[in-house]
Amino acid sequence: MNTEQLIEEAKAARLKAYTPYSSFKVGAALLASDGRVFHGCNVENASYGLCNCAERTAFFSAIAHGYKPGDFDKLVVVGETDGPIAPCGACRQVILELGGNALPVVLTNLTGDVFETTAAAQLPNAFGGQDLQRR
Ligand SMILES: O=c1ccn([C@H]2C[C@H](O)[C@@H](CO)O2)c(=O)[nH]1
Ligand SMILES: [Zn+2]
Repeated sequence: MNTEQLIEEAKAARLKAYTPYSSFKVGAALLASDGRVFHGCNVENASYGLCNCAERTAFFSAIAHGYKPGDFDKLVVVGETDGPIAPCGACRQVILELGGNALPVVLTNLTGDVFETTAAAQLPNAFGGQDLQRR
């Protein structure tokens, strides 16, 4: 599946977002190496800190379906931002660990602005599993 198609998948996922508090809907489409696509939307909660972003929903869905870190070829995220959406810090951490350094990440919005980056570029000097090895 190409990037244009993945953007359409992310836009469709975005419409499923549960956002009674922010009304800010975000969608994600995560392409696995075998061609399967996992979708994510943000899911909010009255206890605001429990809100889960679209990016993490997509990765957690893939993991719950048996996929492993490194099984992914591309992540596309779409939000209703002025420019391309910028994932939050929590999502950058999860994208890096489950997607791997080189994972292509395509950030876009409803008006067609696109920023193509990678998981590692989105989180310089990241904390990771390697930092736990010296305990
Ligand atoms: O990249 C982002 C940024 C924000 N949100 C969600 C979290 C919350 O539900 C709402 C406002 O922050 O948007 C995402 O899902 N992804
Ligand atoms: Zn996030």
